Amino acid sequence: MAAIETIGLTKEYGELTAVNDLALTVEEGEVFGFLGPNGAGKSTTINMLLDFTRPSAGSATVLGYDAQREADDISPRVGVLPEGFDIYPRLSGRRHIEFAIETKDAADDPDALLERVGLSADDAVRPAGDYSKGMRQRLATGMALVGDPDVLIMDEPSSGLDPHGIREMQELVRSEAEAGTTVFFSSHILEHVEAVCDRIGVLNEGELVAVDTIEGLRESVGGGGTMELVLADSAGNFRDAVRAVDGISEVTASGRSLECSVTDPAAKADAVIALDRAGTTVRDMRIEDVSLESLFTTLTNGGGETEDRSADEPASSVAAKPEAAE
Ligand SMILES: Nc1ncnc2c1ncn2[C@@H]1O[C@H](COP(=O)(O)OP(=O)(O)OP(=O)(O)O)[C@@H](O)[C@H]1O
Repeated sequence: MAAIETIGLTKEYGELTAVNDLALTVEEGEVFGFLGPNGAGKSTTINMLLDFTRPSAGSATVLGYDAQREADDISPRVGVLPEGFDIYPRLSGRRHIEFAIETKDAADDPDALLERVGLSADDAVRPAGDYSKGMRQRLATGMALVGDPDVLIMDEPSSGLDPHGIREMQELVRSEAEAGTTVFFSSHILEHVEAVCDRIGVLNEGELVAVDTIEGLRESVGGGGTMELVLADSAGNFRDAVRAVDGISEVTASGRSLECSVTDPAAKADAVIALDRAGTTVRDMRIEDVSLESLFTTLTNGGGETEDRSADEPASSVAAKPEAAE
């Protein structure tokens, strides 16, 4: 059974289609990154999964329950870190956690949860209205963990956190996943998604433009980036040997250095072998994978590339091709 499944899920606000015909499957135990620029429709999707918003068309299930008709069966088994979590300013952090425990009729130890999300005993007794943005985010995370949920839905979980806090958040997500929790993690920040997610889905203007692993997406948008090889000999003599390798598209030589554009990651090793056969030695190499930044831009740029998506296109492939985004 899939932890989350949407079929033709659509939300229209008047003329605006916030989410369009979304077909998404998140497997149990998976950390799934839901990535997209501002306004892509991530929060709207999450709101439909939690029955905070009703779809205009289509349906969704969470843990096999219909998100609209069986929402009451879903909520006890799901932890939610909402975007822009509202605190009760006068209540302490500990009281917030206690409140969440009472609401869920759970048996958690509030202090253990506070410690888990990095709020000290001193912080726990302070009014949450005095908390920094990052501390509020930690508190909201602690509340989401109440009742040991089977599915954790996190809308922009790194919002307001400093780099240390982001790392802790990522560790928390991974350890939840190792304990069997499915994590659905929305973000518009690529690095945060890359660090923790097994797979990502990229949403652009309400449409799913890709679902894959980060590596799979990199390959789909045209390969492996660049590679610089420093040779024992003058590089100009060996340029042709590298250019002949499948998966190397461009080669420039300068002094003892060859700069190669790599379209197939497997070509890197082949290039080194080709140079060895041609009679020189590779003294050093530097590889730069295609950056996540450019990957994201390629997939979301302008959104025009998504117009031709047919409704029944499988969601396991990249719909946006790099040339379409140029
Ligand atoms: N209640 C609403 N009424 C009208 N339009 C809405 C409503 N909620 C969302 N929208 C619109 O739907 C689109 C998708 O918004 P959504 O908040 O889902 O995006 P998002 O991907 O979560 O963005 P962000 O990363 O900025 O949080 C946006 O154009 C937004 O303005």
